[in-house]
Amino acid sequence: MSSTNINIIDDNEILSEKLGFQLEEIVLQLMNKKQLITIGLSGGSLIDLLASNLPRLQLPWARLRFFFVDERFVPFTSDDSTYASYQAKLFRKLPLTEKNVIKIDPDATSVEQCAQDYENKLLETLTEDDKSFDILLLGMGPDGHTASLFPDHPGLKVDQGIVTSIKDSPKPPPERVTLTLTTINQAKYKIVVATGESKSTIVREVLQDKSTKYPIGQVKDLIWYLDKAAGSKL
Ligand SMILES: O=C(O)[C@H](O)[C@@H](O)[C@H](O)[C@H](O)COP(=O)(O)O
Repeated sequence: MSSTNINIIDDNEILSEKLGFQLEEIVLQLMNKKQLITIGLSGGSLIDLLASNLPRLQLPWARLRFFFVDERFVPFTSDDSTYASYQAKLFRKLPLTEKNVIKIDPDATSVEQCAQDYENKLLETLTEDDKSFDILLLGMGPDGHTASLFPDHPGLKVDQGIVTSIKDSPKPPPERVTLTLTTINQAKYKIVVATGESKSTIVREVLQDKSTKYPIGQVKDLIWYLDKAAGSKL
């Protein structure tokens, strides 16, 4: 991996600013080529990092379609809902309407049905000429998971469809829907943000030793954003 794809930034405010600029740059580039731009979001610490900077950016909001790289199968009233966190912390500060955000149906009868419904909604944003998502913003857990793809979990191997579901996530809540690894790899731009010392060993194993043992190590052509602690073992 070329070192230009690894950004280590000490201050969280600056990290959030740089991440915003990177997003802006990619969106402006894509705007010349296509009408709608799809942006997949992850939960966890990424939410606050995006919330502090995105509202300041001049983006073609009406042309953006935000969706979730993974989502917990819980009601939108739950503190565990990634959509609800984004709604409370970010979306309400942006000039968005219903059609800008593609979300799961939390009232689906099962997590499998929820995944199918979510896949159908996502497929509507893809076209015959363009079958890949544009930008995915990923997180990484201290166990090397990304999206809801966990190490040694069968969900990691699912290769059919663009979305899959799991019922036994090692990180609660247990029921989740997630893009498959293949879908993630097909996206045009993949950005991962990892902060904190607990990520540093796996960051080193993946970036320095080129380990593919962890889900995050199986995502190709990643653009990395690390804070000093996460990058401390490089
Ligand atoms: O549903 C989730 O839990 C998230 O989508 C998850 O995949 C997250 O991105 C990582 O666990 C990193 O989270 P942190 O950045 O908070 O460590």
